[in-house]
Amino acid sequence: MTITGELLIDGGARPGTGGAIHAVDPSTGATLDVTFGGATKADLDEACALAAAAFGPYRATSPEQRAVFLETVAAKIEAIGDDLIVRAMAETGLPRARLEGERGRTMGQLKMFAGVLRDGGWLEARIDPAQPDRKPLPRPDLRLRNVPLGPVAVFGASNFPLAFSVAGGDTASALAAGCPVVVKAHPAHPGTSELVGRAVQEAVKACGLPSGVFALLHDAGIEISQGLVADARIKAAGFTGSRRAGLALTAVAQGRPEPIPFYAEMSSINPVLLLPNALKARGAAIAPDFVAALTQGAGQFCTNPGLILGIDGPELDAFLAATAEVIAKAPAGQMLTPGICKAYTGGVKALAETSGVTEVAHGLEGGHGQGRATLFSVDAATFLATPHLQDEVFGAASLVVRAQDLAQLTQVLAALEGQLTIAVHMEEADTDLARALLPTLELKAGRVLVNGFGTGVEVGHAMVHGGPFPSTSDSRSTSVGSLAIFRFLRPVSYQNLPAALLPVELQDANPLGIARRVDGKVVLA
Ligand SMILES: NC(=O)c1ccc[n+]([C@@H]2O[C@H](COP(=O)([O-])OP(=O)(O)OC[C@H]3O[C@@H](n4cnc5c(N)ncnc54)[C@H](O)[C@@H]3O)[C@@H](O)[C@H]2O)c1
Ligand SMILES: O=CCCC(=O)C(=O)O
Repeated sequence: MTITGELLIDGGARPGTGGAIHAVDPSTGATLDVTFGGATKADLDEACALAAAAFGPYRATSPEQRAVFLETVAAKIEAIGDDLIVRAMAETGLPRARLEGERGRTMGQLKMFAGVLRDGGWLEARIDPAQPDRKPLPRPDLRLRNVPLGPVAVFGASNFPLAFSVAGGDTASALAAGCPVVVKAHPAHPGTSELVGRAVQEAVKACGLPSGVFALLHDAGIEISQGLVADARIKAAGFTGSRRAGLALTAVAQGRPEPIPFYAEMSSINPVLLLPNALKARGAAIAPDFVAALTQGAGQFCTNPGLILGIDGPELDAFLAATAEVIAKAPAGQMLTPGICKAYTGGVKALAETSGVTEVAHGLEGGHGQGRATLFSVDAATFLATPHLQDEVFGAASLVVRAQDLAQLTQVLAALEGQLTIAVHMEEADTDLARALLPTLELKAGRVLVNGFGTGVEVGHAMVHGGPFPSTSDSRSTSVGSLAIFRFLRPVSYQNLPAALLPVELQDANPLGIARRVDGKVVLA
């Protein structure tokens, strides 16, 4: 498949004339081939108009038709073959194995949503049959199902160029819900975006869907990005990236005459809590696993363990000494873009220069555009008094907070911002303490895990990849897993509709054979 640098609109491709974008090989700084043209306001307008026109026919497709469409997207992505991996490697500096795994995860997500569509649970069909004789008042016939919100804007993330990008979780869940999608490609991997975008376009065509179901835009600045979220025809958006951009776009979404849901996944430092008995029993043994999680993908994971909490003493010292030894041998990792590398170096410098923060260890010096792992420590009182120590440093940096005692550790937990994950390392003897802390932890994070690290998100039905602010802009949802579909749906009640008007999911005969809640009880098909 050839990369042309064009915008993908209306089932075809056209050059963008709104400024030029070039991909850069982050390992050399060299500009890669193909100039990508940014969209103009006219392109944006057309993509949104087509998405709005496609919404009616697209949402009228059956769940089975959309399931086949998602499976076709997965097959078309696979059919791109090695060109996709090679281009993604060049644009992101990520290694082949990681990208091949991510491609599998992307295809798996699409297929998972196909399964979700066939199962019908996403409709949340409910029927409260009429009770005409109920006293003192008769009950009307009430039936409920979910319907899609409308066209959705998706912003591809730099750090997962496949699984969180053009056909990633946001796009898959929106398309599953019945929403057309307009993607704003991440400028760091425009070629990867185009290849995947063309695969989605081919699937749209192969499945006989309206061309406006999918569009891919590049933006040479931020005007088109902001214009996309501001466009009245866009009814929701998904985003993964920085807190700064996430908040800027959330403000656009909320400042519209018709505000819309804006699902931004932004920043999280994913605290790791080392409980006393775990530290005593195996503090040193935790070190290599921690460093592996810290340095995976040069630390460029939103689930990266950026904060370690423990009670000061010889056990914590032993953990630090073991960790320092492993970190000292850790090779530097390739950062995704020169900008992200610069931001990481700046973040590490800011930590190093913060009064009361000491560097415990750093990894090996790296080459062009690489970041080396760095571990810092600070006492809990300083941490509590220095709010910027909770800022995400995107990369392989982590801060160990030494609490004087359990009371201070609890104080630190209570002061934490919202997180995607909190990991607890514990032994059986820590169970009572862990039980006491759990109510705090579950209010702070979308996922609480034991004896592991948050990196490596499982794509499944019980996954939450979300959490309270600032980890996301809306803690009620997830961007990974089947629950993500609910971000792009809303419930509608149908009261006293004649049978001839009822949506198929709510008809008495249940022709789709789906599970429904009838008079409060789940009735399996
Ligand atoms: N927590 C995470 O998962 C995560 C992931 C990627 C990046 N980041 C953070 O973001 C930093 C920059 O990386 P990035 O380029 O991937 O993210 P970014 O937030 O700068 O960009 C994400 C998307 O938003 C757009 N954008 C940026 N600023 C905008 C604005 N003001 N208005 C409208 N659109 C805007 C960009 O063009 C891009 O498409 C990193 O150094 C890191 O701190 C965090
Ligand atoms: O960077 C954000 C997503 C992290 C993730 O999906 C993972 O850790 O697998």
